[in-house]
Amino acid sequence: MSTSQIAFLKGHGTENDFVIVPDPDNALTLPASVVARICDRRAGIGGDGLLHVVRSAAHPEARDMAAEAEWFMDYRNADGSIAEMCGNGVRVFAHHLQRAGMVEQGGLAVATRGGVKQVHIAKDGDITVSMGRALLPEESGTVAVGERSWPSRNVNMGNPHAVAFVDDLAHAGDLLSAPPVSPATVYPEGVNVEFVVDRGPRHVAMRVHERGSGETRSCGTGACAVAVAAARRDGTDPAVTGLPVTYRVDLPGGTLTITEHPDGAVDMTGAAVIVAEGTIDPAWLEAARG
Ligand SMILES: N[C@@H](CCC[C@H](N)C(=O)O)C(=O)O
Repeated sequence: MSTSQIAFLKGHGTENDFVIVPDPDNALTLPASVVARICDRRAGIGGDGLLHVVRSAAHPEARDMAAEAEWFMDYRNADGSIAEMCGNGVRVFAHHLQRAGMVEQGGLAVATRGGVKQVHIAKDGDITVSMGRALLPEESGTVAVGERSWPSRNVNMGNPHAVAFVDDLAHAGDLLSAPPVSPATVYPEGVNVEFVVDRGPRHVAMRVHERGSGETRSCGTGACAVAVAAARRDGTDPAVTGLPVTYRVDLPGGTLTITEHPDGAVDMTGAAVIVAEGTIDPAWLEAARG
């Protein structure tokens, strides 16, 4: 495909921001170096990640999901690395498709590397994603920042998370680099790290350092991991009580509502916003390709 007409959009979900690149036929080559350049906040468009919007049938990693979900979210972190899932991204992805008239009103299924996710778009614009079940491997760990360290809970929402309950979110420091999690062998592919404080009954606040992106203002899978960990800590695990439990999770960029059901299914609800649309300058893109 010629690089002369590459459209993009910019959007965010609770201020976790993304460059959206519609490419239905999977005609674009987007190596990690080019994605990192596009996500660069000074030299590029800027974003915590990139949502490559491809028809499932056109992508080798999604072809076997094409019967269930027409569209595949080929998600990339800001450094160009590939991740299995992005909770905020999938809401923005669905909002873009609906806004562009590519899908019916109301709902759709989206293929991701973490499986097919059902998305429901309410009339008020809020979007609920059925995120699937969390996996809670037995291994726990320790998260450290400077002299302080905390026990962490290993929660997998399709992608890996280490959740640490702390007394004060400021103790996470500036989060300019990834906080070490030990033993590192628990997370051979790296990990997203959440720091959590209590705000009230079934109400928490968190900060996150994302694998491949640094500190972000929100993380949807991270908020789900936090709610699941909080439910085990609080004795509200729905598999034990037989009752669904809902946590309000405040993040620097907004609030997400997370409900876990007795069968383990986790629903995430929040907003999605498209901010701008444009075209990538072809000369700039050629230079970025090196
Ligand atoms: N911000 C996302 C998570 C994106 C992927 C993550 N950085 C990883 O590498 O697993 C979300 O909203 O879930």
